[in-house]
Amino acid sequence: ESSSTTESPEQTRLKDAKKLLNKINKESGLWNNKVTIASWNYASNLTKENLATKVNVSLQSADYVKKMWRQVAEYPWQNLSDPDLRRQFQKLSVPGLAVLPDAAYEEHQNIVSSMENTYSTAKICEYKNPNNCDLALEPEITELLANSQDPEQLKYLWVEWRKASGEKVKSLYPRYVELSNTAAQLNNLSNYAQYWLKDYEADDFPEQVDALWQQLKPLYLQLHAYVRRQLREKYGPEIVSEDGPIPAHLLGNMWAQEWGSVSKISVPFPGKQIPDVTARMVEQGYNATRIFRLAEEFFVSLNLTRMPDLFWKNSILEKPNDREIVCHASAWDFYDGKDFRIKQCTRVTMDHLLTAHHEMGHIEYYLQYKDQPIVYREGANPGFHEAIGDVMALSASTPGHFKKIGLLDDDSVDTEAIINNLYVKGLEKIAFLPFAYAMDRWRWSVFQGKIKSDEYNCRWWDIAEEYQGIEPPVDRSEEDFDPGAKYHIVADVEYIRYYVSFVIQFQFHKALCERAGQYDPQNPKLKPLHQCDIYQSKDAGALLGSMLQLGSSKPWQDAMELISGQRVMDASGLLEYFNPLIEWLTAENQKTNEYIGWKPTTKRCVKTRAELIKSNKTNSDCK
Ligand SMILES: CC(=O)N[C@@H](CC(=O)O)C(=O)NC[C@H](CC1(C(=O)N[C@@H](Cc2ccc(O)cc2)C(=O)O)CCCC1)C(=O)O
Ligand SMILES: [Zn+2]
Repeated sequence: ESSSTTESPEQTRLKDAKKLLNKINKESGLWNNKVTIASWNYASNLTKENLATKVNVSLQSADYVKKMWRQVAEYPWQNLSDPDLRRQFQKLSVPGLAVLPDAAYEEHQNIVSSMENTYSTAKICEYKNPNNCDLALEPEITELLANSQDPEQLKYLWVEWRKASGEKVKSLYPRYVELSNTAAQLNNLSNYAQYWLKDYEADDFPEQVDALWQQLKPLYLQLHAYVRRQLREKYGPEIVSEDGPIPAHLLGNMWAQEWGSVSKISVPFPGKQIPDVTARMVEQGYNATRIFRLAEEFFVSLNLTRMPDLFWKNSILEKPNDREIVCHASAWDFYDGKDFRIKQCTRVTMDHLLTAHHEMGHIEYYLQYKDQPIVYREGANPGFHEAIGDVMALSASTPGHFKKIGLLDDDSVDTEAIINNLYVKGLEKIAFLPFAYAMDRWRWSVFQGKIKSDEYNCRWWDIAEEYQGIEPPVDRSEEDFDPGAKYHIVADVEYIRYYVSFVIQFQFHKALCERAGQYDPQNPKLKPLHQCDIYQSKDAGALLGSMLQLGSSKPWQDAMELISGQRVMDASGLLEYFNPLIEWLTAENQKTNEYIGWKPTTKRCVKTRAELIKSNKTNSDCK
């Protein structure tokens, strides 16, 4: 139509650009809503029909995305004078897997759904009881692995889970890699690793990640040496060596990613309290809803947004007993500004109380950025999204806070209690770092073609040994596919986000504690960082909310600067939080003259199981 005389050509272009973006924003919001509903219906009722519907809807959505993508490609947006419009177009120009040709996209969807279904419905038989073969990962196998102290039973569970999950999807993975890389190339990125890394808006991001690891590794080595000693004392030197990697099945977690379950046999001062409030929660009749109401109350105390009524109506907070669902907890944004849900097979434990805070952190982020354009309804980077709930949990799980809500009587802060508390936290937060790094070190190499499909498993164990200092309980071969025993590998979910989160959540915690007036490095009269609780601080909530509202409308460095004053990820918050523990562990390991680090494993990883049987036979012959 005719433009008014006062309008300059550039103003006309900006107006046209905004009109196009508004149209795309409305359409993609509707399509995202349809796809999310179909995904939710499948994840909460794993039937063939729901899978077919999900694939069908995502194919229709992909048709729209391809059309939109072509429209954006033909539109001269690169030289628009408004940086925000350029940023929106830039994001629209890299739409992801949906630009694969329909057949390839459908194949990718079916492979990932099939791998995730195998994982979510995998069952194993009970140890020494082949009559009961109904053990699922959640809750049965998870609880057995956390509580058993029988090394043979632990080995059995560890091996059987991998047979029932990873091994079953081994043959699908190479094709998944190939299709993912094809999609990346259609998005003008060299491979799927680059496609994942684009969200961190830094060419040297892998180097930033490695620099943080170099800074944090010494802390991990001290924890590793201390835990190995405790496990050796428990299980004997035949099973746990003095200077080798730790056998992965003894660490209380299927993937050795968090070691909290070994706190009961290894806490530095056994007489002192360990802040495990599970028993009190059960005693006080906690149920799933009450756990989530407690988490919500924390966010509301900061003057952040409470869960909408629809959240309580639509969420699934307990494992249903009439159907198969994906029990791996998750938070969902339905992109209509109203419908936000959590699906969690909640158990009444401290771990699940913390998980509830984690999931609700996602919902709070969705709520805070719900008025942003669709392309900006993401975390500043994926690590930001993972950090929010954990930041709340850092305050909500202090002994002081547990006492405040009646879940702990003794919140004494003498040195020994502090070391115990930091030790339990360290088993969860410090042990996790090398696992998270290893997860995507392996996948980046796979997508970059540096790890071939005939060496997937042995290279996985090389990386696990290098970063985590763990070894499999039994020899492995390329007939196994141990990466496929972990949800995020089979569900096509990037993982370095969690490594980033576990560093920046302490950076955020420190900044919010300072803003809440709870902590000041210069003022020793205030509490140490690990005792800070930002509960009811409207100032901290306002600062956090202002960062969350940005979504991904600004580079994450701007969001980081807004909340912490820095433009980089910085491990000093984590090191400060754990400082008393680092000192104690270092002194303790010196006292016991512990070997820090690990020598190469004696466990083998070979091409075929036959090689293992043959060589084991020859060994037994020579015994
Ligand atoms: C629709 C959708 O998929 N939505 C996303 C959210 C979004 O992207 O908007 C989502 O819900 N993802 C699920 C995932 C679940 C959990 C997870 O997988 N955790 C990691 C690592 C870890 C461990 C301890 C910890 O304290 C924090 C993280 C693991 O278990 O290995 C399991 C319980 C905790 C978080 C999650 O919430 O991140
Ligand atoms: Zn998360």
